[in-house]
Amino acid sequence: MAGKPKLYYFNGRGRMESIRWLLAAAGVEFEEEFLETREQYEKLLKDRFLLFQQVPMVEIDGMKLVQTRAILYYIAAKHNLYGKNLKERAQIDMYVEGTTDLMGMIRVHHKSPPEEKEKNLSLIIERATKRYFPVYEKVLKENGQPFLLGNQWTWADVQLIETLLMAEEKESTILSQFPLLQAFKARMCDVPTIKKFLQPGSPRKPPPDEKFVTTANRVFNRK
Ligand SMILES: N[C@@H](CCC(=O)N[C@@H](CS)C(=O)NCC(=O)O)C(=O)O
Repeated sequence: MAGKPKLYYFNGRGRMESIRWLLAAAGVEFEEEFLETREQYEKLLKDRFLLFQQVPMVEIDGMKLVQTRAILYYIAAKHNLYGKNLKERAQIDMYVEGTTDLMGMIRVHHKSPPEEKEKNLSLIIERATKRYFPVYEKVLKENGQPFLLGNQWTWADVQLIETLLMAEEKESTILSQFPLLQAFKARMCDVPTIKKFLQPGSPRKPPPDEKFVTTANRVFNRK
């Protein structure tokens, strides 16, 4: 039997967090190795296969996978969370890319200098409430089903709940005009594997703090 997947990344959310979410939602236990120093990173480069010398890297099923999207596609397909046919897969891709774009904006906000934080936050709220959330609210309304593609949740739902929670950390009332997304949030948070992941002490990571950013810069600064 294959062992647990092993995740290599910093001790923060960053690009690895969606991978943690997807594995946890699929009910897969995993191990993590955190890179805290340049030596650890050099060792990882030397001992392990890092195709583009970048993390996230995940050892899974005898492979050393890099590139976040490739890792996510593999996990989603393996656990039947990537649609029943090519059309569903295309829909999932569209929904996932939308949430990925919004998450990217939120991540930039974590790292932005203090004088730009307020402006960035206004843009996140504007984009979330005018561009992205109305789409997911409309999908749920039109299909009249509990999840984006019907009555079974998929990878798209996992990314959506991750994004909703991230957005609420920035602005607690951000979902106030979206009743179906609020109900969706409650439903997804009640999925047993997700409920477990959200409990204190789970592998869910806090947002990157100053220490995380400093560590990443120190490890990878090649100037
Ligand atoms: N396209 C890659 C980008 C990975 C990436 O930029 N990783 C950063 C850490 S979040 C890294 O390893 N940077 C070091 C470097 O580029 O040398 C992915 O999505 O996984």
